[in-house]
Amino acid sequence: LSAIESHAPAAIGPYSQAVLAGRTIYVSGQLGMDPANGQLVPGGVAEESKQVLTNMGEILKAVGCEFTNSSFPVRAAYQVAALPKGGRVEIEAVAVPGHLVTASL
Ligand SMILES: CC(=[NH2+])C(=O)[O-]
Repeated sequence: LSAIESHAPAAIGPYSQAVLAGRTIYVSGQLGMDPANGQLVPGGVAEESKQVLTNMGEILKAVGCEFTNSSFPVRAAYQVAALPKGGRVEIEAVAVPGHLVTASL
């Protein structure tokens, strides 16, 4: 298990930004924080969401992975009472570099 170093904002609590276990990367929940100043980007949920995905992309890039590895990710969506820093959206991910096949049951 190893921690990832990327250009995304550092963790804001006692957790790793991401960890690599074998070929699988576990990405902690990302907020819409600007890595330059650690603040949420202005503009509301749409802008925060774009920043979340930018940050996520930087973490994936650090391990040779990118969004094109899967057409649609698996997903679970939750509504919560509050997020750290007053964020409006937080996204976590599990990724594996390389081609993935969508399971059809
Ligand atoms: C931002 C985040 N992932 C946390 O656990 O606070």
